[in-house]
Amino acid sequence: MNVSTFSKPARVYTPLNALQSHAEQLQAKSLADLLGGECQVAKRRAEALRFDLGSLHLDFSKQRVSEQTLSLLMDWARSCRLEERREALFAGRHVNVFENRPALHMAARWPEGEPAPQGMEEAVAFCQAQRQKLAGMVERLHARQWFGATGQSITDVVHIGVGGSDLGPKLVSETLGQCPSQQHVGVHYVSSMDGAQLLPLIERLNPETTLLVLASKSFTTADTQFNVKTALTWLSEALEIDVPTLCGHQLIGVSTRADKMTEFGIPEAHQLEFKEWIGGRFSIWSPIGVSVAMQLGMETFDQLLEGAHAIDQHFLAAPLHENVPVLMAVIGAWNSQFLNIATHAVLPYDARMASVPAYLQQLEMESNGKSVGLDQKLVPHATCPIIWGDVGPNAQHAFYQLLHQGSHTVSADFIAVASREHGIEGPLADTLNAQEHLTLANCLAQSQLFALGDDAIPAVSRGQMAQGYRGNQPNSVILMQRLDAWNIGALLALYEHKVFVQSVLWNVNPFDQPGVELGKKLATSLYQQLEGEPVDTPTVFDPSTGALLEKIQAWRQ
Ligand SMILES: O=P(O)(O)OC[C@H]1O[C@H](O)[C@H](O)[C@@H](O)[C@@H]1O
Repeated sequence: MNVSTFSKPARVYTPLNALQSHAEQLQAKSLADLLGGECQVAKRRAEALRFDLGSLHLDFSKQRVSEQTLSLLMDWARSCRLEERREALFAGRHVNVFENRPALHMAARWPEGEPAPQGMEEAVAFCQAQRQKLAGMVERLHARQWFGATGQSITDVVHIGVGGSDLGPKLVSETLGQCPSQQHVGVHYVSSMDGAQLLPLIERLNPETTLLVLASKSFTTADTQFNVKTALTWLSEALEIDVPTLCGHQLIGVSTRADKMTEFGIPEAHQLEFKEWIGGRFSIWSPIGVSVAMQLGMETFDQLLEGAHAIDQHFLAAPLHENVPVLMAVIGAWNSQFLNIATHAVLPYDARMASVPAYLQQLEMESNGKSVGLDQKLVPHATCPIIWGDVGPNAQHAFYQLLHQGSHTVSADFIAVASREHGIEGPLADTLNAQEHLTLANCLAQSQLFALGDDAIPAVSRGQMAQGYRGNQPNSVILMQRLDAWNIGALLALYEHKVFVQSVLWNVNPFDQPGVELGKKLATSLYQQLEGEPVDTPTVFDPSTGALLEKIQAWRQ
């Protein structure tokens, strides 16, 4: 009898143990092995990993997953009671446990006339009433019936907000902004607390015809309050009109705090409200999207919501193994937790989507950048990876070298647009078409090279390479038929639900951001020192910060 058979404790089966052992086995296989050229098994695997959702196509076949991986990942998701937790989310249960409230951003995009899940009805009714109010404001602006304090009709909207109150609307404005619904309305975004984005606008815009939007869920964020104060000071000085009068004509407020908007002097008719159960980074669907609606029209804004709602329905109804946000989530968690890939690049192959990486940075990292679980215990493994990225074709000339031949393993999402409608004909259309083909070809080539490395290079050319391509960088390709409001709404909602599913797998709360708060408190004390004010809470001394403060004070004399 072999004694060691008895002395070695058998490993208990849990989905996590199984995934761990499976990851160890799979490390021996490269992506080239999995993709496997033209053999039937490889073809079937690739086919099983491709999905169509409306006019979005998602290809996960260049991820380091086999059929067995996916089946184990689904076991894991089920063992975390994913379906039950998804139901709780849509039923308005207090899934944001640390802040003791629901997370009902889906209510803001629920269509009129469609029965909402039990528990979400009241939220839907509230959101629809606000959407109607928003539509009325947009109509008034587009009819040139919104007048500034001097009686001139408004031509420009300056949207002032930061984080979730800026990134979403700015992204949609940039991606779809080439066709504003009204030529006479220009929309501009200001977020940075230093006033640097405001100054060029102050030089360029007409104070008589500029409308400010103060977008802030909490209505307390210093960045936004200071920018609004500067903008109102500009208007007041330029027009020689007092600030309270200007607030009555040239300021819209969007917040959860109607009381604070009123206190600030914003008339009720110019207030748009949303509720605490919509997190900042999930708020593009709420009246935070006001500037998008003002730039692109209510019809386009509604299409954005429709695209997102279609994903809600898919997320609710599709079986887990065909559920695209679930697949995005489990594959992402597999990469981060089991394959130890610490960073994830977002690479849009369309310059109009330049803000997508920044949007997803907030969405994913602020949501799941946590290491304390819902059980208040330390999570013993990696959670959200570092999300970063840039416009793919430009990034090819910057950081792709490291991705191809550096020493880090990185996962990536390539996002490309298959066709564009620019309404141009003749030779200009031909050259633009050629540019689009070039961009798509580059996207496919890079995705293939990331995955296969040297194996992507035809055998005849291989010997000529000075250095090999490492390959084995897992990546997904998300193809949009065209860049329109529906597709953008659907894309963002896919990532939102991906984030939720990952939070379930990692057992963290994706709907709070306690880590952000401390930095703000420390900055307040240092600000008081720079302003020469009495300091409420003295900062802890360290020689670096102390010396930097002195240097700044000396240089600002
Ligand atoms: O909309 P506000 O309340 O002004 O908040 C703006 C941003 O502020 C904070 O830094 C939070 O971390 C973000 O989640 C939020 O989106």
